[in-house]
Amino acid sequence: MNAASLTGMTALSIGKDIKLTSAEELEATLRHIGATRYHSLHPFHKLLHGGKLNKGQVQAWALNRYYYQSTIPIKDAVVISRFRDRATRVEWRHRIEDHDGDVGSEGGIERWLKLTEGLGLDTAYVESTEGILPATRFAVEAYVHYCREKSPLEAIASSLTELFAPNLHEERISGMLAHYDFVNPDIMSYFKRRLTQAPRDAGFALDYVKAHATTPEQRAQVCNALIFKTNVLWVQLDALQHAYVEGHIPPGAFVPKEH
Ligand SMILES: O=C(O)c1cc(C(=O)O)c2c(n1)C(=O)C(=O)c1cc(C(=O)O)[nH]c1-2
Repeated sequence: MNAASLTGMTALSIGKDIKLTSAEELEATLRHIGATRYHSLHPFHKLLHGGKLNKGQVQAWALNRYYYQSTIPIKDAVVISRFRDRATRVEWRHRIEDHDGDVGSEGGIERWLKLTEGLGLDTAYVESTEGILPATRFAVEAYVHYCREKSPLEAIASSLTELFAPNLHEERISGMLAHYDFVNPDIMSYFKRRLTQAPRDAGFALDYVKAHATTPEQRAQVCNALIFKTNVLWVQLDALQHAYVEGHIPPGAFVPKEH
């Protein structure tokens, strides 16, 4: 397989003419999808990490992303519910703890709330999710539905965007600390923690799909799950860009006080 054979890839899926005949070809295609479609390439991220947004726009991003973060453990509970196989459930369940925490130990959602609080947002308002963009809600819900309705293999494959997250998190930590005086290392602790969590999770998911997608059809399904997920992430940033950079805030959505 080479780059030319990937021309059968549309915005929504790879075509039937792409036949991946080995686990290595599958991995190469997944990495190509990440390199060309991951939301690290989105213009909103370039603005965020390059210090080009004002505080209100950064608040809008963190507020909306809270909905994604707080839905991830619900999504992961759905993924677990798809498996009769105990070993897979046991492997997957630490993801829920990573986000929800445990009695007496902080999880990712609390660390995300440190970020929104540090940015000056009221925690009850953030948790209510009242101010998020409709597109954020639709995209995130689509991810949960996908994991419920598609095959267990596709449910696992849809998490593979995490393969590409650590580089983005590194860029975010250094970019935001360098450019915004309202950001400090303490409120960025969520991302620091993900730098060790995400590679473990992504490694498991990648090994899983390489071992369990044994036909060209299944390998195409895995690729299409990743494409679907890159779209889930991309449209959330499209919506932020439209509302808070271009100034078309939909009725009822968060209106920043600080510019
Ligand atoms: O900041 C990001 O760009 C980013 C992206 C992703 C991703 O690629 O899905 C995740 C996260 N962060 C993240 O923090 C996280 O916990 C996470 C879980 C998952 C997943 O699909 O199960 N993706 C992501």
